Amino acid sequence: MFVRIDGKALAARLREEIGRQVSRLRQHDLVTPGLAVILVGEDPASQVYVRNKATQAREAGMSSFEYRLADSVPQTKLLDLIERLNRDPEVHGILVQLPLPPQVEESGVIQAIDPGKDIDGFHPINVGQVAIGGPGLVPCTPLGCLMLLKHQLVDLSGQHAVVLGRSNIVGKPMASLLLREDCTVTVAHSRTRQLEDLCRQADILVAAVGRPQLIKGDWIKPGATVIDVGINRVEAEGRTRLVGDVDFATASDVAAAITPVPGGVGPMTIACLLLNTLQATCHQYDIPFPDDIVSRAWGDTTAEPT
Ligand SMILES: Nc1nc2c(c(=O)[nH]1)N[C@@H](CN(C=O)c1ccc(C(=O)N[C@@H](CCC(=O)O)C(=O)O)cc1)CN2
Repeated sequence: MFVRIDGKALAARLREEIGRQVSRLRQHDLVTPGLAVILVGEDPASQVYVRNKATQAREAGMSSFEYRLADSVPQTKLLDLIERLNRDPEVHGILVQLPLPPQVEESGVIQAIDPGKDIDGFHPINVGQVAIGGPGLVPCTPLGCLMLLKHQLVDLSGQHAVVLGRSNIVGKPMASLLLREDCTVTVAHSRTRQLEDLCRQADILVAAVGRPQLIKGDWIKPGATVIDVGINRVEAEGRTRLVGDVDFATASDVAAAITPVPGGVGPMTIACLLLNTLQATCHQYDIPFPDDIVSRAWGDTTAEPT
């Protein structure tokens, strides 16, 4: 039976549970988790994501601090702000929305964030921890993908996972997380040969290439689980529509389960950001972090059949 993996509903339940944990911290006068979001420039999609992050942080009972800087901001000014936030005791998580304008060097900005407050999990220390299977903050999109996969499949061990895309924020950390789960992992990219044949060997296919509806039904192994990370805006009949990297209509005839776009991985990215903020706060205050928070949020329910 085909399953449309409802990331929107699962993310809402996870945010509710995070909210319960935040109110527990506040009731005991321990701490109110604080999230600082920095937006440079006026990219319309980034503005929406930043607004949603701030709104959902407040809805979960966190403090939200937003900083909007001009597109032309010099790198030094951005680094000064990060340095101030690193020292601010009210701020437990910091993120700089990507992409950044060309005059700002992304890696220098990421490395300026205190690794303990790096709730995006992009700092080399957190990247290294994820790669060696150690503790640390895990990038939100791959973390959300893994949660959706575990909700769908329960045991990932021994499955052949093909990750399409090798970006630092999705493809590479996704591969590390799947290896941790004992998957056999293949990372494919624009230079990979016989891409279609490779995809057809995947029990788990994670598509993060940013190419609208590239992956058709006949690229997919029957019964595979497909996670679509793509968020592509396409023009159709005079309107802008959001589509993934997977052609949902043809893929749903073959796959056992797929995340839709919108309503799949995207909402999980922001829920995981709040989870990382809670985790970073607990760590900074030496408060035990409730590791079972996802199972508490989702209970024993299995994915809804369509
Ligand atoms: N600092 C960061 N920058 C960026 C990240 C990130 O994790 N950290 N990821 C993406 C953008 N992103 C979060 O920032 C993000 C993208 C999409 C969604 C989402 O909920 N998408 C909805 C559709 C929303 C729409 O209409 O556009 C969905 O898929 O249902 C959330 C967060 C790049 N930058």
